[in-house]
Amino acid sequence: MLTSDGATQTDHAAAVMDAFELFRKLGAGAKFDLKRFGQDAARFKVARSHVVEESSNVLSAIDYFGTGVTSKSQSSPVELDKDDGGDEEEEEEEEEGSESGDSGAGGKRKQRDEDLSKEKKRPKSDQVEAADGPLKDTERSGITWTSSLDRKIQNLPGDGKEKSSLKRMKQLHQEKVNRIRSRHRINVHGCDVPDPVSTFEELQSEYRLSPRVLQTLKDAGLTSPTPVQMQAIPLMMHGRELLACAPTGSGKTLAFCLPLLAQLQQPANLGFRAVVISPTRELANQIYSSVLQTDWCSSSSRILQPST
Ligand SMILES: Nc1ncnc2c1ncn2[C@@H]1O[C@H](COP(=O)(O)OP(=O)(O)OP(=O)(O)O)[C@@H](O)[C@H]1O
Repeated sequence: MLTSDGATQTDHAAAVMDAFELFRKLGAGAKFDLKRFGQDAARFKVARSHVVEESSNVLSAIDYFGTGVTSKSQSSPVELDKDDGGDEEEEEEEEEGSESGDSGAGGKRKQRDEDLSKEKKRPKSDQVEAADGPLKDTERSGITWTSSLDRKIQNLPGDGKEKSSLKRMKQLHQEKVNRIRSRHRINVHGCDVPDPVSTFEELQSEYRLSPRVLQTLKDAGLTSPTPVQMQAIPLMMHGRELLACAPTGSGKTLAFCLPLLAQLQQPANLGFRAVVISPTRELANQIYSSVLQTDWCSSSSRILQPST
């Protein structure tokens, strides 16, 4: 860097390039009013079309088939404001199998959106499989698609009319779910979060929770789930990973113990089948007494202490 002027200039140019690149990346999620700030967008290369044009120039200069004809002369002009288009435009592009969405920051975002919507669409055929073997689906996509209403819509053989009325139903259902969540101050982050349950009985109808477990809950005086249980239990019944945060005494222990014990079903002489790790002995004791409260498998629960 200090050896010659040429090297210093090169470094300076590289630093300026880096700054431009950094700015472009930082602005990746932002939406610019390209009509109003067109000049600025062009200067900082945030306009996707510019990047697309650049890369397509490079690619189009290649004579892939050795015919002497490059695709440069054939390529159609790139639209400037694709990102500003509405959902319909995006859907159309998806149907056409767009090839232009893979360059530039906006392109990456769009590509991600497309991937996501394709992922969502894929279970249309996988839903039946999901009902038969949810683990296989999880292994493949990392997510088990959970919404039962989605499954109904996707499996429906009927015409577009029926599907659109079901879509409307789904929308109403989502509004209802949102109301429940906001009433109980449940905030969720993540993909395809299953609906919260308002009663323990719903766990029986939706997740085939054993009637014996329900009876045990009733006997223990637990009549309805607490907010953290309303959302955490369905998630865990789907075998999803969960990070829950709720005030002390809000029923977090049962929120993870119930699905865990429900999945174990009944005591079996198979060694350790589930491990709950807690940071303190006191908390381990608290969890243990909660498990004892749900006494359908208390006899097989143990507290293990680390050897020091
Ligand atoms: N659905 C419910 N209805 C009524 N009581 C409940 C319900 N769920 C749990 N409880 C009771 O609430 C009390 C506190 O629950 P719990 O210890 O699970 O809270 P926690 O959120 O885990 O607390 P901490 O943050 O201190 O660990 C327990 O006595 C438990 O039996």
